[in-house]
Amino acid sequence: TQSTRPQRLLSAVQKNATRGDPCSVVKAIDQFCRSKEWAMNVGDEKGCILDSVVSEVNPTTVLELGTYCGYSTVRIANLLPPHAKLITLEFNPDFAAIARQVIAWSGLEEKVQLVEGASGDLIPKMKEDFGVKTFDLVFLDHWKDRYLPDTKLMEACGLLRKGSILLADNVICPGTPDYLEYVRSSPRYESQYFKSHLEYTKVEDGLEKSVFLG
Ligand SMILES: C[C@H](C[C@H]1O[C@@H](n2cnc3c(N)ncnc32)[C@H](O)[C@@H]1O)NC(=O)c1cc(-c2ccc(F)cc2)cc(O)c1O
Ligand SMILES: [Mg+2]
Repeated sequence: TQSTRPQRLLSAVQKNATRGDPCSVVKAIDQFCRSKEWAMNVGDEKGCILDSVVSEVNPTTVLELGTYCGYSTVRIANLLPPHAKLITLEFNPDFAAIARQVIAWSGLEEKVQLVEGASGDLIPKMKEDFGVKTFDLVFLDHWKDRYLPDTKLMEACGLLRKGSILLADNVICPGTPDYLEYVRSSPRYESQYFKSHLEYTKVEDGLEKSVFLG
């Protein structure tokens, strides 16, 4: 039977990256996506902006919405201090299965909890089932029309505290107009746009960083 793109991406990691070396896993995926097949990872250019925000926030608890193959999961987890935790939510079981193997190859499984399911169902369970108080950083990279409802859901569930950072991918391409409008006009957020490009292309895209003011 035909392999899927995520399966081919995982094979490229297992072939070209060193077990236990997160940087080599990230490089192998970027090389695969540039030279073989485009895939919807945040990529190397926006990935550097992600890295700088993660390093600046130095979070203890991180939530990622939309794991896909685990590329940004590995980038974020690689920068976390000891005992910090990254919870990543993935709706598609096939993608989740690939991501688990990519995360394992990088050797970062101790810092990552991948949960299969829809963000809308799982966010209300974060406190009770996952022992989370609040998130220091949230990386939004799932269905683009879920960014706004899930942000409002996180507010309602008390998962954001004064100073929590929301970092959203794809705010230009594919675009998240309702989310952008909300975080840029709400008095409860201070927002900043980091202009970049759609992964592995010259198309404009960017990340929106929003601080929750409480
Ligand atoms: C949405 C996907 C990423 C993943 O998110 C999971 N997911 C979804 N909804 C939920 C949920 N509600 N809860 C948990 N997981 C969830 C899914 O299964 C995918 O694995 N990302 C994208 O579609 C995406 C697309 C593009 C893109 C840009 C230009 C083009 F011409 C074509 C595609 C670029 C990007 O950078 C993306 O990130
Ligand atoms: Mg994305």
